Amino acid sequence: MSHFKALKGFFFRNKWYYILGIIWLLLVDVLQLLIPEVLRRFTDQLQANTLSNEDIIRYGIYIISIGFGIAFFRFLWRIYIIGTSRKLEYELRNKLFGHLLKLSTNYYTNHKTGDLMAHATNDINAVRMALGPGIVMMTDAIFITLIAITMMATTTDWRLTILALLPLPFLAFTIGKFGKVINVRFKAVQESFSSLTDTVQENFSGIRVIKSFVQEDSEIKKFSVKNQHVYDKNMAMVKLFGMFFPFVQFMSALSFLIVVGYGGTLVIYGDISLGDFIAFEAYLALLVWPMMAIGWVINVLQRGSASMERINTILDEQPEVVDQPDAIDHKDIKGDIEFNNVSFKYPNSNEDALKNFTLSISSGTSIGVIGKTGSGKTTIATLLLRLFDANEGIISIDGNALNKVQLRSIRSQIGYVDQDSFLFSTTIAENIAFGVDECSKEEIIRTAKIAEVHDNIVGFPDGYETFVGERGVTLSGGQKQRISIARALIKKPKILVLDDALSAVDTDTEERILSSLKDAMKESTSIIIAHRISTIKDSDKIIVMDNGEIVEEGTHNELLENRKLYFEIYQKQLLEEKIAQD
Ligand SMILES: Nc1ncnc2c1ncn2[C@@H]1O[C@H](COP(=O)(O)OP(=O)(O)OP(=O)(O)O)[C@@H](O)[C@H]1O
Repeated sequence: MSHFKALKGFFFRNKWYYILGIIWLLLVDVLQLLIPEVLRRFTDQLQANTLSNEDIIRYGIYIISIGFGIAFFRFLWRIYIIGTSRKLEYELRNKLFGHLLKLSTNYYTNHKTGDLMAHATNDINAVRMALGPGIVMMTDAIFITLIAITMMATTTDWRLTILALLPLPFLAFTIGKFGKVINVRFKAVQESFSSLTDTVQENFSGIRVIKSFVQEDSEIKKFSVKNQHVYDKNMAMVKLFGMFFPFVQFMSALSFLIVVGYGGTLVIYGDISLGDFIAFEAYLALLVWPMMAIGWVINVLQRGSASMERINTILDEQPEVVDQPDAIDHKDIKGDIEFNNVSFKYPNSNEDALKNFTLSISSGTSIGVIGKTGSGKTTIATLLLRLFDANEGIISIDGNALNKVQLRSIRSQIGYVDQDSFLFSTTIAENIAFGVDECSKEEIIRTAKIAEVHDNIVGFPDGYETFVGERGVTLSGGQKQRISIARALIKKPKILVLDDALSAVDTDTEERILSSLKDAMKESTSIIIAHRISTIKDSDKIIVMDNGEIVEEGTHNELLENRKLYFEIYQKQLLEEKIAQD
C-alpha cells in the first residue's frame, strides 16, 4: 500500500471530500442498521396486540424517512468519494501524459506503445477503483460488520450470535480464495482481449498489404483462433461466477438455518421475543454483503497498489536529455553549426552511428548530405536536435555547445522535416500551424505555396479545413512530405533540416520547391539529407557519408571530378533515369 504515498498531495488537497464522504457513508450505514430496530418494535407490538392505526402510520413514516435518508446520503457519498476518485483519475492521467511527453525519445524505443496505453488506461483505472469504490466498500464492510454483530449480541442473544456467525469466517475465507482465482482469470481475459484488439488494429492499418497479398482468409483464420481464445477465457470466468454466487447463497443460508433452528427455540421458550428474532434475521441479512465485499476489497486494493507501483515507475523515470542548470536561452540563433570529432552509438546498439564526425556549416549556407542507407545521415539531425546526446565530441551552434543552450531555444529555432512526414488527425491548416502559437491564414497559405502544396490543398473538398487521416482524406506520400515542409517553414526556422523530405516528390516539383526555399530561407542554414543527387546538387557544400564517417566533401562539380562514391551514385542514378525514360 506504500505505493499510494505518491498521492499524498492529492489526498491532502481533497481530504475534506474524503472525510465528509466517509461521514455520509457511515450515516447511510447507521440508517440501514435502524431498520431491524423498527422491525423489532413493530413485531413486538404486533405480537402483544398493542398496535394501533397511528402506530402503523408512525412505523410507516419511520421506514419511509429512513429510506429517504439512505437515498439522500448515498447520493452525497457517491459525489464526495466516487467523484473524488474520478478527479484523481483525471489528474493522474494528465500527470502521466505530461510526464511521458517530457521523456526522451529513447524511452519510446525501449517501451511498446501498447504497454504505455495499458498503463494510461488499465492501471489508472485500477488505482481509481482502489481509491474510490475500494475505500467505500472497506469502510462500509468494517462498520456494518462491527455494529451489526454488536447489535445482534447486545439486543438479542450472544449465544445465538456466535452460532449464526460460525459459517461467516469460512465464507469470507473462501470468497478471498475465489477472489484470487477471479483475479488470475480476469487478467487472462484482459490479456487475450488486448491481443485480439492488437490484431484487429494491425489488420485495419495494414489492409492494403493484406489485400495485395490476398491474405484475407488467412487473417480471418488467425483472428478466429484469437477470438476463440478470448471466448475460452471468458467461459472460464463464467463457470467461476456460476459456482461463486450459489456458494455464497448456500453458506449464508446455513447461517439463516441456524437462526431459524436455535433462534426459533429461544422464541418458543420465551428467551427472546418474536421482534428480537425478526431484528436478528435482518441484521444477519445485512452481514452477508460485507462478507462478500471483504474478498473483493482486498483484491481491488492489491490490484490498485500494483498498478500504482507501475505508474510510479514511469513517473520516477527521468528524461535522459535535459537542460543543464546554467544552460542559456539563445534566442537569436544565427545558424553557424560545428560538429567537432563527434562519435555516437545508439543506446541499444553496438555499432557507432557516427564516428569522429567533424563538420562546419556557416550560417546562411546549405549543406547536402548523401550516402548509403544506414550510413548515419539521420543521426546528424538527431544529434543536432538533441534527441540524443553525443557520446564524444562537441556539437555547437554559434559557438555555444549544444548542452549549454536550453533545449527549447534550440528546438524552437530548427525546422525539422523527418523521414516519416507524420501528420496529426486534424485539419491541414492545423497541421501546418502545429509548431507556432498563433498564425494567420495568409501565413499558412504562404508557406504552403513555398512547399508547392497549395494547389493540392485547394483541390480538396474543404481546402485547408480538410481533415487528414482516418477521419478525412488520405494524402499521397508526396503531399504529406510537402505539408510537413510547410509545417517546418511556418516556424521561420534559423536552421532547416530536410531529412529525405523530397523523396516522394517528382523531380520537377522538387526543383520548384528547392528554388522557392532558396529565396525564403536566404538567412537560414539548411541541411538537406537525400538519396537523390538532384535534391542536393545545388547545395553550397555536399558531404558523402559511409559507415558513420564523411568519406568525401565538396561541391557537386568537385565531387564529380573526384570520381569516387559520389560519382558512382551519380552514374547509377543517371542510368536509372535513362531506363525509366526509355
Ligand atoms: N533508435 C535507434 N536505435 C539503434 N540503432 C539505430 C537507431 N536509429 C538508427 N540506428 C542505427 O544507426 C545507424 C545510422 O542510422 P541513420 O538513421 O542515421 O542512417 P541513415 O543514413 O539516415 O539511413 P537511411 O538513409 O536509411 O535513412 C544505422 O545502422 C541504424 O540501424
